[in-house]
Amino acid sequence: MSLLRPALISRAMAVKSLTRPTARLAYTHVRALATVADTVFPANKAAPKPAHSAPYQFDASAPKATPAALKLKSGHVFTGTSFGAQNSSFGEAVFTTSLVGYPESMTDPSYRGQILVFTQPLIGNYGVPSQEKDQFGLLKYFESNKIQCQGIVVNDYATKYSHWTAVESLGEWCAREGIPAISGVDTRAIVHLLRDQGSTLAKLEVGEEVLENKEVVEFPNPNERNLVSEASTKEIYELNPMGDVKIALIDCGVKENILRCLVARGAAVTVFPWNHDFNKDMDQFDGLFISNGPGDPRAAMPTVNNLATAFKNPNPKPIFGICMGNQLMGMAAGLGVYKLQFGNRGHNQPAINMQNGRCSITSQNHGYALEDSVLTPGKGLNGWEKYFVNANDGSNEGIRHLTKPFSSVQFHPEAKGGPQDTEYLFDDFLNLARAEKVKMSSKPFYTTESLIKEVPKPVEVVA
Ligand SMILES: NC(=O)CC[C@H](N)C(=O)O
Repeated sequence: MSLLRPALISRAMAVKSLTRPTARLAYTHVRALATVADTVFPANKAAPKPAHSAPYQFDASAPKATPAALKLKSGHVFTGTSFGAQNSSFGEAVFTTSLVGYPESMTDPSYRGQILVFTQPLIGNYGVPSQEKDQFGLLKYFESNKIQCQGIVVNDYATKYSHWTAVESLGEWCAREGIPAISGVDTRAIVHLLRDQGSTLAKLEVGEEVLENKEVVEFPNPNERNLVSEASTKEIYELNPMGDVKIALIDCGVKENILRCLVARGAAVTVFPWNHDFNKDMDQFDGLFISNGPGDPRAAMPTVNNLATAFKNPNPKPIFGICMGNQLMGMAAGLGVYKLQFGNRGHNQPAINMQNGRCSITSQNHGYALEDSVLTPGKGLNGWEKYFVNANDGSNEGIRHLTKPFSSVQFHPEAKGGPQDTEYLFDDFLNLARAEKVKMSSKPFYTTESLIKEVPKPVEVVA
């Protein structure tokens, strides 16, 4: 249902936006290019006809924009105009059905290595906000301090923008950060291709020569790099140190709003690099959090091994994971992981809680999923059971342990911008961590010696 609905909305909006005068102007040049080029790309079947052919007239007075082309490894070429950086880039072409939140999506480290195709046809209309920070020192409007995706593909770039937080246009931001952007392409046709053949390697080319330059010999695969290591912090740092409950967070490419969801609820958060062995530090913390992150989870085996050790701890601390965190926890629990045909990316993915049958609409951004078929009801694996399941495709949306305080979800409860329906999971996790703290402080585990060490030294008074 949720896949269908945005498709219908998008189509209606596309028709609307195409009839606007600004859209017509933006398209004139594009359509002229498209006649030359909806084209041949070698080693290739013929490119598909666009799903629609709009009646655009070539307007010789239209301003001439730099041509751009999205070239898929399968051989399909989509031509349009550039509105970002004047350089080309490579990545895995993926699509998102989110209607809003392009600044957040583009700065989400989980999109690292990917060329992002928006199904929402009109993009850029509210510009790009500032790097303003909140009271915790976290970016208010972005999920990290730079654009993380390799490029963006939109149907209709809004050349005029308006919003009270906007400081620049989407095109200016992309140009400043060296990220190519293409508009005027039939994103519905691209999405059809990506759904049929799966997320595909691609090149986003910019420049006058893109139409002659038909051959792309190499398509580097970002998933062959260790994207988690690229996105993770190199230094350990602390947020809200006076918080009442201490959380160790393993940063696989953490989003600002995950950190905010923890510290705003009173947690003191220490952020560690992805491969840090937290097992040796866990007596200083009340809970462990495993973040989201880009690329193939199999690149983060050190984290999986550290988690497998943590699961064996006879006095386990609460552990919660999001997205990449879910995949890594599942792998540590003994589950397999596989690449989805085209992934789930958008703000409208239905996830069913297997405990109470309730369905929440969630934000998602992943290309991999846990293979959870062994987690049949009443017969889990090593005490693990399914927590959430995707109502569209049945893929795994989370796991939880039956007796230990471990759980994780594939969707994003911290979603920005929304929906916020599952943010309560942060409360659940921190409640467990607080309960753990109370339990530990009432446990007579210390020796007299350790008590003595804790007595502060008398202050020397200098006469
Ligand atoms: N948002 C995430 O953490 C994404 C996880 C992983 N990179 C995937 O694509 O499946």
